[in-house]
Amino acid sequence: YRYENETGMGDAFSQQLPEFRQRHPRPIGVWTKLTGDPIDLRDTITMNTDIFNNKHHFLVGAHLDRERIPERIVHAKGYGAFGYFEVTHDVSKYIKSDVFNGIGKRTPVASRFSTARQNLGGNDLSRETKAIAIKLYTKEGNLDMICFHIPVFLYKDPIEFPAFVRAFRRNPRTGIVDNTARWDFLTQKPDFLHANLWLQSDLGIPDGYRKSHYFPLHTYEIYNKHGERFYVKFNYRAELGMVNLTNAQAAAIGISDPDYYNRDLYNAIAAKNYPAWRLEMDILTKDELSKLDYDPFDMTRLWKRGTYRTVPVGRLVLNGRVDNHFKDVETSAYNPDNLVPGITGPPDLVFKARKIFYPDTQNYRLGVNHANSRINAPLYDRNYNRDGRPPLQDNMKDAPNYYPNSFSGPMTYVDEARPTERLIPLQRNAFDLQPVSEFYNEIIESDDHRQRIADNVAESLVGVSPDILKKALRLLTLVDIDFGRRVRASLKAQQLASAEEIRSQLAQCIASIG
Ligand code: HEM
Repeated sequence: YRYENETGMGDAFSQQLPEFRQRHPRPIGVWTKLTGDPIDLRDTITMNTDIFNNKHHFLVGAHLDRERIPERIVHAKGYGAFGYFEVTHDVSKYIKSDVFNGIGKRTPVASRFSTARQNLGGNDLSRETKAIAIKLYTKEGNLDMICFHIPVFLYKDPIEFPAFVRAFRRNPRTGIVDNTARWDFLTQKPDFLHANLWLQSDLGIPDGYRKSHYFPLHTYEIYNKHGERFYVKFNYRAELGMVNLTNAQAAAIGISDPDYYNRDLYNAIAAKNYPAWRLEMDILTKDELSKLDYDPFDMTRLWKRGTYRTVPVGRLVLNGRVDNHFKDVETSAYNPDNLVPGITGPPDLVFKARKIFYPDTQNYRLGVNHANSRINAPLYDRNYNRDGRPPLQDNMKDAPNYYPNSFSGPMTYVDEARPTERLIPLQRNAFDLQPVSEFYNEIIESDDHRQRIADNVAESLVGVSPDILKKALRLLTLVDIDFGRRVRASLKAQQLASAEEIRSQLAQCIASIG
């Protein structure tokens, strides 16, 4: 995106500072210390001065020493945008939530896009899960929807989470991502294979955050104003469609611009080219649920085609850039358990675990009052909490701090439609290869694409220790004999190519010695 500014033409991302000066032709005020007293020009240099007498020097250094907070344990590299959600269809017969009722109603939204495995400063163009976390500031409280860009999840037993994160991250000795650990884990926990194959497909590297669909993945339990329950999967479908990059394109862009996704989003919004997604719901009734021959709460598989219907709900539009990355993105806290009346939430075990671990990590990362910082605070809240870190703005002033009380403190309400019973699905931990083989044989539409998946998988197997490699090839052959054969052939070709490259480098080296 080209963008007009005082220096001529350039992209909006790189013109942020000139743009600030355009808005503020004169300095925005006198520079002060945190304590408000003005900073003397003579205190901005220390050469040939008594530095122990320079309060400014110490305050500014002490602040820098403390300015890092822990990065998120997953999805650390991210980017934000603001916007709104607009209801486009009447879905009141399924869900009573205010945010989804009233065609034309707009609700303000904050969002954070992220890439799953990168640390802060990592490469956007890595082949892995991309995501969006959406915070809808509804009249009934914040509704957070946290989505992956692929429609299946990695596992159905939440206790796998820590081991998975470690196996796919860095080796504790070398500090480098270790394919042997990755495949060791995958072959012992083959649940993970399905989502991994989606990521090894053409969908694994979208062309930026704007050109991708997003899925909250869980099967949510929702209810209407009569208390009737439905089971739904939400889908955010990108109006720009799914557009992907090849490995070669991603590698070429990644070398010069590892922030490509972030830059693309910022520039698009600056150019008023607002990205938008259509929200739809795949729906099952309680009755239909009991007749299925598959587990609709198993997030490692798709719902079977023909077993559900899809209804449109609304449109998410992102039309605002963040003011300040740390305030609006780094200190944002999205929690899938931030739900509103009309949504009881997903009843599966992965969700139950998420209810605990998101606030737990956010209390550690941001402090116990994280939900009340400006980016996280709901439109309305009155509570009985007091004190804690980070300090609150007004700390509920002089209102009573205990409940119940006789002195006009906040009162409870009753949602008469809220179901009195909860569904408790019994989930099997057996591993089912059928969805994986369906992905390879039916969802993947061409042989060329199957070959690209096999090539990507083979690339991730280069250098894996022989015993683990043997197990991996056996597992891939169980998915499909053709798949196992393709990966084996591709691996051989890649090994030969790398041996050839080493031989040619050696030859060049010898020739240069003379
Ligand atoms: C047992 C299951 C899971 C556990 C224990 C877990 C844990 C976590 C933790 C600890 C964070 C860091 C949160 C923060 O520091 O603010 C996180 C972030 C995230 N998780 Fe999960 N997660 C799980 C499942 C999922 C699922 C099913 C999805 C997708 C539907 C998902 C998508 C994300 C995303 C997108 C973020 C980044 C949110 C942001 O932008 O702030 N996770 N997860």
